[in-house]
Amino acid sequence: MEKEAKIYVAGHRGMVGSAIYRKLQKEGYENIITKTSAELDLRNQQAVTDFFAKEKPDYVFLAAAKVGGIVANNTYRADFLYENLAIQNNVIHNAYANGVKKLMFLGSSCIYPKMAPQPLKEDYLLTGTLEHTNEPYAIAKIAGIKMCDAYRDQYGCNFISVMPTNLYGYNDNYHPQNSHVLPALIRKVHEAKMNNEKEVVVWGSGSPMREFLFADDLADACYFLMQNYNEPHLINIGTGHDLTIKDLALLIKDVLGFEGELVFDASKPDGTPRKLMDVSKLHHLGWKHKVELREGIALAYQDFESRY
Ligand SMILES: NC(=O)C1=CN([C@@H]2O[C@H](COP(=O)(O)OP(=O)(O)OC[C@H]3O[C@@H](n4cnc5c(N)ncnc54)[C@H](OP(=O)(O)O)[C@@H]3O)[C@@H](O)[C@H]2O)C=CC1
Ligand SMILES: C[C@H]1O[C@H](OP(=O)(O)OP(=O)(O)OC[C@H]2O[C@@H](n3cnc4c(=O)[nH]c(N)nc43)[C@H](O)[C@@H]2O)[C@@H](O)[C@@H](O)C1=O
Repeated sequence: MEKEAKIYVAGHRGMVGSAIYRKLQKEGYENIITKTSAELDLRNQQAVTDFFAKEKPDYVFLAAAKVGGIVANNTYRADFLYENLAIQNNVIHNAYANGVKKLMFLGSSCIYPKMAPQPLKEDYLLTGTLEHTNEPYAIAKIAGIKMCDAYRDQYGCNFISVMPTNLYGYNDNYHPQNSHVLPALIRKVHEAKMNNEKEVVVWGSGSPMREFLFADDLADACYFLMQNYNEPHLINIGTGHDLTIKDLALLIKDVLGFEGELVFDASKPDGTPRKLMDVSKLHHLGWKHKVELREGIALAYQDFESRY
């Protein structure tokens, strides 16, 4: 990407979009276009068509989406399918129609088959049944990946798809029901500590395994791939390490200094048992994460404390 290029970061107020925005600023890009969802609702086809025709961006990072944790995905099933399909249809098609040089679309590790072999290789996509709780989100994301591939095949567009693992970091969502596990546990442990409570409730059995990547590392990888990766095949972004939800909760307790007990709520879903990324393709290209989990949790907690 040339330093004077016009770059549209869709979803710049979100956790990922804001990290990409910071990374681009740090690299010296000054012509970055942003719009909040109130200014430009990406579900609105005409509005997106008008926006692209007027702004004519050179590059697009598509980090706008309807996003949430396991319960949000399972509760708002229609919204996750409809909104994500609409956003990505409008942005990807208009990127093609207005000659965007390169676009990055974000998938997610949760769209691989539920019982795929571990670690997850890129070519396991569409080889088995999806996890029920996030099937609508996964179907939308798979459509987005296939749309990038189809526009490359038919029209020669350089649209790439990346597959991030579970993320956390600055500007994360700390909603008690709709957030992902890591921010949810930071909030619960913080509140239990402040209120001198004796226990914290962890959803599910605690046995599922998850891999976590700090969002600023993800942004660094996205920038690296935008510069160096021009293939139709998707590429995983992660650390290559995972842990059980129970061990994650113990680590968060330790970082935040809470000495109470963990209680497991079996009425809540476990979801996919494991989704560890095979990151060998990314490592061979020369990129590796920098922020380890303990350090990242401490940074996210500082951000949480400054905002709540
Ligand atoms: N969080 C995670 O663990 C993971 C995330 N991803 C992917 O990363 C991307 C970003 O996720 P994340 O940053 O966590 O999500 P956030 O919820 O933090 O941010 C989403 C952003 O999307 C924007 N947005 C949502 N709906 C619309 C709309 N209708 N019109 C315009 N903008 C809209 C919001 O804009 P506004 O603030 O202006 O309302 C918001 O800034 C998504 O594609 C997600 O699937 C992939 C793997 C894991
Ligand atoms: C990134 C990915 O995120 C989603 O998948 P997920 O990894 O299953 O999501 P999660 O972070 O919400 O939960 C991970 C695990 O943790 C357990 N868990 C314990 N206690 C809490 C808790 O308090 N909150 C939450 N949310 N989960 C908890 C929870 O029961 C589950 O076993 C996809 O829907 C999809 O949207 C997607 O892209």
